[in-house]
Amino acid sequence: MSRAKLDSIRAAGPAILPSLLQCDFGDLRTEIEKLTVAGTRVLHLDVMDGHFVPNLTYGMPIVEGLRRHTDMPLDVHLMISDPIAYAQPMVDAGADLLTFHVEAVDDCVEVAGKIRDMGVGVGVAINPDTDFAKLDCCLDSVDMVLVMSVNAGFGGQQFNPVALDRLRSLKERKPDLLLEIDGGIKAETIGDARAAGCDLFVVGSAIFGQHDYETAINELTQAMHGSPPATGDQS
Ligand SMILES: O=C(CO)[C@H](O)[C@H](O)COP(=O)(O)O
Repeated sequence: MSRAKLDSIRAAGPAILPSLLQCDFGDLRTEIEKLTVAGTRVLHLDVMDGHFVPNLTYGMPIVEGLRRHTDMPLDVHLMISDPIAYAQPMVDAGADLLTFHVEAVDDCVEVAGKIRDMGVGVGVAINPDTDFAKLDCCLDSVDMVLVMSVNAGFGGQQFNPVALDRLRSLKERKPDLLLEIDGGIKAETIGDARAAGCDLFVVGSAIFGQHDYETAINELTQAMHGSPPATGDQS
């Protein structure tokens, strides 16, 4: 299942991934239905432990519940201090792609190898203030790099353009690596991220802050391909 889903993500080209951080957790089934109708192909799940980041979200029961309601690939962003402790339970719950933070581990090659051995795709994430060179040793061990354009932890933060230089550098050095960006992605920023080589765009506020998800995703898709936003109000 899971590595095949990774291949399908890669083959389908650039995608907008709604981030399940600011959705209506009281009606998740409806949220997933609305996102599916709006053309979502991959879901991004924000797992936070209240320790690695000062925010607490959800764990395996939500991943497992979502898995029962959708065949979409589940891209799980582990903002947690001990990713290996929860990696296998997340895979068992239905995750297809697991991303850990380079700041959270001592040996990212070892962690990436262990996750890959679980049969899923593996990504490594880096916060804007972290030394970019920290990624160097593990670029051959991962399927994806998640370049954070805000500090992990909360939605609705301002886009940090350091992410664009990082995307360009990664694209040049490792053209086959999947590149994902997360934080402050909206109509005004998504085009630059695409031009910098990004494949996967995690979006929270610019979808869940809007009444109509389909319109929001269509506008983001147009902006990703270089068309100016229709209304200018995506904030
Ligand atoms: O991982 C995250 C924060 O750590 C979220 O995915 C991110 O906040 C998306 O929200 P927004 O688009 O509002 O910035």
